[in-house]
Amino acid sequence: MRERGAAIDIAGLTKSYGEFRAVDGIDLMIVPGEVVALLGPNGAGKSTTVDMIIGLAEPDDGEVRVFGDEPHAAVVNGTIGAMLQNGTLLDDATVGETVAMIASLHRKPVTVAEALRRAGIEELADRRCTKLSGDQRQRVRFAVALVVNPDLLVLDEPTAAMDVGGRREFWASMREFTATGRTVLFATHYMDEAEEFVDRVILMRAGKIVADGSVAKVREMASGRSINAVLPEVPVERPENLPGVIAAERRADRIQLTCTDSDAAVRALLDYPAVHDIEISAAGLEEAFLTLTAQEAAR
Ligand SMILES: Nc1ncnc2c1ncn2[C@@H]1O[C@H](COP(=O)(O)OP(=O)(O)OP(=O)(O)O)[C@@H](O)[C@H]1O
Repeated sequence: MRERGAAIDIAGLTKSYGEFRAVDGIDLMIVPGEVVALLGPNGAGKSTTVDMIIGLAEPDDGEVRVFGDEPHAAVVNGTIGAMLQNGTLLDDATVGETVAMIASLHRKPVTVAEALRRAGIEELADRRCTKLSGDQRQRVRFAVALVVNPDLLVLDEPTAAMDVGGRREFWASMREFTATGRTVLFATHYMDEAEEFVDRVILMRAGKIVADGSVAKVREMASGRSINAVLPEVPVERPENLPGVIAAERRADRIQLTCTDSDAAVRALLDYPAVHDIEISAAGLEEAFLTLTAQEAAR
């Protein structure tokens, strides 16, 4: 059943390039007012997911709704403002003309001056797009996304071309936008951006969502261990309530537990005589997190 009033509602979303499944059956609901980071290493499927949310790519399977609409309709009616990593700008136009042109295509835009102010680039209004630095081009893309006055802002690696100062200013502008209760989803490689800014982190790896929650919860899941065991008579009522366990999944006779304290969880499991074939492994998330942390350190 579709959730009424969801800002983004995604069910079974799948997209392959040839044989390669870039997005592999994602379900996701984001409510109005949430600020969410889509985090993951290179190739995790973040951009492909974002492209399907903003109607730039067609899913092979599954559905996306944005405030109840198809993505394309949501873009056309100005519900979505999107900022793409490499969105092209019109080289012959000035920044002001570029933003004005996008505004003219929408029904409820803010003024060009207001969009430039919010993006922190008022002084660039008369500059030709060919004369912009990488950092400035990103901010113009941000102004283009803001001028449509969207309820949902979707950003793919918004700060990729920015230096430290540029990133700080960018997030300050963004805080102003979210303070008005609007919804933001942005893809990033950078843990620290997620940490400072968001209510919720969705961690993707290999086309799947592997963790979803507050930054603290996702960190905890990433550093934990998982337990896989056979429990034929399913005697554990709610395995996620076992000590040291934060999430549980059951498939036929097997249970998979994500743990913050695997020792405590194993001790509790051994109270159940039917349990056998207990395996403990480093949680799969660890690798994804290590990759992200390494990228952070390399910046
Ligand atoms: N047009 C395409 N044709 C073939 N493969 C593609 C195409 N676009 C993306 N892919 C592949 O799909 C996978 C997911 O890519 P995607 O860009 O969605 O990941 P990502 O998480 O955004 O990564 P990045 O952070 O590097 O942008 C990658 O392995 C990528 O090489």
